[in-house]
Amino acid sequence: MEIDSVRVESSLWIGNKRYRAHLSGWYFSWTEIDKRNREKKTISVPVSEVIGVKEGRVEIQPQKKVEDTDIDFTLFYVKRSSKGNGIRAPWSLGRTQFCCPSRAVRDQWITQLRTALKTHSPSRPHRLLVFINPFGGKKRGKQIFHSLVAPLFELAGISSHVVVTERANQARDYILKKDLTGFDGVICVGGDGMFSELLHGVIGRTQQEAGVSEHDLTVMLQPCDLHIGIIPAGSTDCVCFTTIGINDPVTSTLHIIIGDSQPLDVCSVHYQSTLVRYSVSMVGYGFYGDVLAESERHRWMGPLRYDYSGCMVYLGNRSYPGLVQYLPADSHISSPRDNTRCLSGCRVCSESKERLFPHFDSSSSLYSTNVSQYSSELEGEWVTVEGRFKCVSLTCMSSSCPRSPKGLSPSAHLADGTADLILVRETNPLGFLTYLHRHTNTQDQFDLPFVEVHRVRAVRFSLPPGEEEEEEEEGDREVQASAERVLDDPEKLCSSDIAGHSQQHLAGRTERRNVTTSRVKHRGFVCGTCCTKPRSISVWNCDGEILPHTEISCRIHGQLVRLFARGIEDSTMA
Ligand SMILES: CCCCCCCCCCCCC/C=C/[C@@H](O)[C@H](COP(=O)(O)O)NC(=O)CCCCCCCCCCCCCCC
Ligand SMILES: Nc1ncnc2c1ncn2[C@@H]1O[C@H](COP(=O)(O)OP(=O)(O)O)[C@@H](O)[C@H]1O
Ligand SMILES: [Ca+2]
Repeated sequence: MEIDSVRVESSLWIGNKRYRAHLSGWYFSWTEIDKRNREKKTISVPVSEVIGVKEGRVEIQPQKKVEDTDIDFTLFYVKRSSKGNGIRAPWSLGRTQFCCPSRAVRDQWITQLRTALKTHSPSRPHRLLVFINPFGGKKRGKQIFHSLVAPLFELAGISSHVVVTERANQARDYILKKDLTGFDGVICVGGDGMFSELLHGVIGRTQQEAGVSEHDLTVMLQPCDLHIGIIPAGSTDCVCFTTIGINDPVTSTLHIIIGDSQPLDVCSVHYQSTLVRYSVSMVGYGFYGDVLAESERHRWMGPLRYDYSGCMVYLGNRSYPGLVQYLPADSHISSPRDNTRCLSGCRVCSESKERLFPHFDSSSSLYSTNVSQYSSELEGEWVTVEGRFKCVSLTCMSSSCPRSPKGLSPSAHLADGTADLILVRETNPLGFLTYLHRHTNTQDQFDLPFVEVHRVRAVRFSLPPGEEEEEEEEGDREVQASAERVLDDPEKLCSSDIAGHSQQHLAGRTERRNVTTSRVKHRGFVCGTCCTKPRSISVWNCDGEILPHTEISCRIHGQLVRLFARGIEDSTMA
């Protein structure tokens, strides 16, 4: 075996074939040598994609098997599979068993490879805090973790503390309150709702520690260091799909192990002077709000509840009045209709970092918030749009999912500090179906006369007073009476105990408490079961949660959190 400071080289065998293996700089490669000493095909693995190096002949799939020999070692690494159908190719675990001429050579290879791993892949996590939602998606969270994820973590030498949740918000509260010393990241096994718990925990904890008020819409929030990882086991898996390119638990696990890091924009949603929630995928009013409210009543259907509710709400053919104000982003940098896609190493996102953090000190990796406590992000000229809408959606990223592989806004960026605001005005049912259907094919969903899209930094939504006057003229006493009863006690109005149902009424109640009585009278709230008149307000769907307010303000915080991901790898690389 030859070892110099930059290169390690020796002959090795795989089965009965001889190879010349070398480790130089960032790569470990092996080239087959035929009987006449000619070089044949070379396989190269970047050190950053090595998962583990083990003594002996080791297998971990379908189950663990170790043959403890003196002269063998097994290399595990990221293997790119053939391309998936229309989506990026999944990653799997590659494995090669090498046989060395002697034990000394074998031990040297193991030492050299492990040293290279430490040197060339320094940002890998060592200890992780894992939350499993046993009830998410098809209820396979625990099984997915124990059969697919845990063996890979063990192989990579990652230790994990696992919490199987027993109630909603347990993961969020744990992150907000417990000692997190020693953890390099937090992982959720679940869907977008579970991710959202981690997001709120991590952002909240970071602001607490930095002494920053989350409620202040104008403040510059402290970016979060603790990385978040997502093992998809939910219904929509939108955040995972958009940041990795596929919802595959093994692919996600491998990205976590190699310590990939993808910054992500976050939208904070406020009601008056309080923070309501954070969102990374979709804040949607009208159609998507109604679909979510309806789907809560059909949770037992699992992921199918969205399709069923989607059809029901589509058939309801509602539209809602609204006043939307937005602060446009710089149109010279990018546009939602420029036909680009945000892929791994995206130039727009990397160039945004300097703009978003002008005081970032790269030598100490510190964000100096005391230089600019208050952000200039809310300065600029607001644009107002008023009308009746089928839906109003705001998304910080493309929000793609298996149902819609290119997403709500295909050219949106993960980490550019902006979101796309999509306004779909009232139209006929066929027009709206065309809009929805275009999410599933290659046609441009924005190329329709009733759709507009804007790249924005902030948005405000309110109910136009004019519209409410009109409703008043209709003089709907029945709706008025229901609204007043809801104000007194939402439970009295509906005998049904279904969570989403009363939640919807509750949403109406909270809102009414905050508006003038003249408005109160004219907001008929209809649940479809016990109320009879159509309502003129919808609800907001914020990453799969119904918001308790209608008139909200949203602001985008560029690159606020980091995920164990790298964006979507261009499939031509696979
Ligand atoms: C005609 C086919 C139409 C397909 C339209 C697909 C639009 C997809 C846009 C997806 C945006 C997803 C944004 C992410 C939201 C999630 O955070 C959130 C929570 O997810 P979780 O339960 O995993 O925790 N998910 C959601 O709110 C679900 C929204 C799903 C909307 C799907 C609507 C399906 C519509 C089907 C309409 C069919 C009309 C047929 C008429 C005969
Ligand atoms: N043990 C639990 N019991 C009930 N709800 C839970 C539990 N753990 C998490 N949740 C909540 O369940 C909701 C849905 O979970 P999620 O994993 O996103 O699945 P899905 O994609 O199917 O909606 C989340 O909002 C989360 O807060
Ligand atoms: Ca963005």
